[in-house]
Amino acid sequence: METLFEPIIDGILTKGYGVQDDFLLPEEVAALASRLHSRRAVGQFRAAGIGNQQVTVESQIRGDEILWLEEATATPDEAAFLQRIGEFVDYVNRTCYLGLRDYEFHYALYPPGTFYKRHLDQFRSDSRRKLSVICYLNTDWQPTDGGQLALYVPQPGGSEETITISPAGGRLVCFESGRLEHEVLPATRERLSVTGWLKTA
Ligand SMILES: O=C(O)CCC(=O)C(=O)O
Ligand SMILES: [Fe+2]
Repeated sequence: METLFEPIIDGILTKGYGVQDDFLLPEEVAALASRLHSRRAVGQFRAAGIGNQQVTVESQIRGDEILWLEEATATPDEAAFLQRIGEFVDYVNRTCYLGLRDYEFHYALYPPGTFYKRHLDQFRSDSRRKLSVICYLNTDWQPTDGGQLALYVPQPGGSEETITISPAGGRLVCFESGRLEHEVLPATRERLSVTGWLKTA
């Protein structure tokens, strides 16, 4: 596992974000995607909101539907995912002294044409979110499908570099929640992920 985790942290420290392909195996991606679909089919998903105090649904800002994962109701494949995240948290705490204590994750489904405009993941009123983690659950994603994650990486001297990352199944992206602005571009097909935050107490 360490071999999966180290390049992620290395990427964050050297360029502001980490990307790790095959964080999840194809069979794990398929199991979580199928679980996502079955949970959505029974009405467990909700339109995602904005803010953490008065949450409002703003489809001009974000168009995804989400479901929070809970340890208590997790299926074995979901529990295995959360356990892998827990191991990543332990690794980060051993190597970076961020003092992570907790994590929260939700499934996200972006229907075709939906997006999430440029934003920062930290709430003004709550700075416990330290690292943002996104893991994609899409099979055979093509460049023409769109749906890239755009990262706006500040450069020395004040300029900014835009990095675009395709939401390929099994790929994990991680960055500092309070630092890196980012955006989800619209896709021509359904776009699936499990997204979360590693938090301090
Ligand atoms: O799905 C992605 O690539 C990013 C999602 C995101 O920015 C968020 O949920 O805050
Ligand atoms: Fe975000």
